[in-house]
Amino acid sequence: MNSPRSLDQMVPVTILTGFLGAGKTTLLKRILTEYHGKRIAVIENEFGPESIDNDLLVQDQDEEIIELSNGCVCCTVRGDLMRTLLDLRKRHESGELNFERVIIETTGMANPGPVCQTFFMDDDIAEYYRLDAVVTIVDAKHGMETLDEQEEAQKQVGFADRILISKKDLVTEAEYAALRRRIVHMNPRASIEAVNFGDTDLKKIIDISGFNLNTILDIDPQFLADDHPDAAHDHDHDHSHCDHDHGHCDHDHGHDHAHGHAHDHDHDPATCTNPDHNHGHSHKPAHNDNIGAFVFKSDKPFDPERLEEFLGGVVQVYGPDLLRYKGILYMKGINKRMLFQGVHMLMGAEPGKPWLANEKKTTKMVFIGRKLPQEIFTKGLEQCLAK
Ligand SMILES: Nc1nc2c(ncn2[C@@H]2O[C@H](COP(=O)(O)OP(=O)(O)OP(=O)(O)O)[C@@H](O)[C@H]2O)c(=O)[nH]1
Repeated sequence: MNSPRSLDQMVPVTILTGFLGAGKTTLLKRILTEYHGKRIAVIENEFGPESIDNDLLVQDQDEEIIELSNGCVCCTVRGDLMRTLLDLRKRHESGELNFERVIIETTGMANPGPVCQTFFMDDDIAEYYRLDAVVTIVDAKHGMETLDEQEEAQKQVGFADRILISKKDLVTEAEYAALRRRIVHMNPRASIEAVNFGDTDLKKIIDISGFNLNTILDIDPQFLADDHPDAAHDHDHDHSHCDHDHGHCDHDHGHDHAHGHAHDHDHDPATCTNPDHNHGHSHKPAHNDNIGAFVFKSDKPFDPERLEEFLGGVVQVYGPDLLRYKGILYMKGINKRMLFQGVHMLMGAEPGKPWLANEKKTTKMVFIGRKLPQEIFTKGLEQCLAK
């Protein structure tokens, strides 16, 4: 293979997820039929005996639709995905195929985590493709129930860089608002908007740079403010009052749904005393969600060595449960902000813009994951602050 390409020469990849029937194909079909001047290779993954989506998608000379064999892209056909990406690379390099970007439509049951990791683990893939973002569609009509019952659906929300809510036409404003609130609680980092029968501008789902460290600066600083309506402090969840099992699950890559569900309903609102918790909506309590987020903020600088050691440790222990984490870090002795982000155990950091003389130096970190023990993280991070 040729030498590695620079970031802007790399082929951007969008992972499109959403639970069964959420509206992924509807959205893709719309995108592929509309003129946008972009050549897109679509990798389709269906979970079922027959391939139907392929026939539903309109194909013209601008799109290349590649179907992965049956099974789910996040587990059984992950090897297929790698082979397909490498094959696409070869055909792209030889000029046989002409495309500028790739969209992978996962099955409704897929956990986006392992799919994302594919882009960091194999060198020939990592140097050629740039994972742009995970875009997740949530069905307004069935979303609440699906999130209550399906751990994969929760992960799809937790991993998302952008969330589109479909089928708003089928619910009341109040139902839509409740779902939106719940999603914000689960993943305050992703922007959310409604999409009617897939009618969205391609720009809304591409070039999001969700995996680019620089976009950490896009974390809305207001979102971190205590008085922001969507503030993540609703998740300042005191685990000492909740009977969550904070040990991590090992079924990330599997589709044993019977096993997966065992973790869904073990939060007992009756024993949870956090006043920020809304246990009152008509569905099951929002905090039944295994996926949640919290923010760590400090105006004190981190001791770089201690922080590195701590993060290395928590990532080892909680990696399987850490879906996404990002932050802007204020480090002692470094005149630039450090940008930090990761997916599961894959963690990266790089220097960002220098701090300005009159700027208040501060750290903001967002952790999104499954049943993360916020106290352990918060206390550990506090101990990494320079004395
Ligand atoms: N009312 C309404 N229906 C929608 C909307 N978006 C999609 N649908 C319908 O929802 C159904 C499922 O949509 P699909 O696009 O096939 O969903 P999918 O996520 O690809 O489904 P799977 O491939 O089975 O996971 C179809 O009948 C769509 O027409 C919407 O905004 N409003």
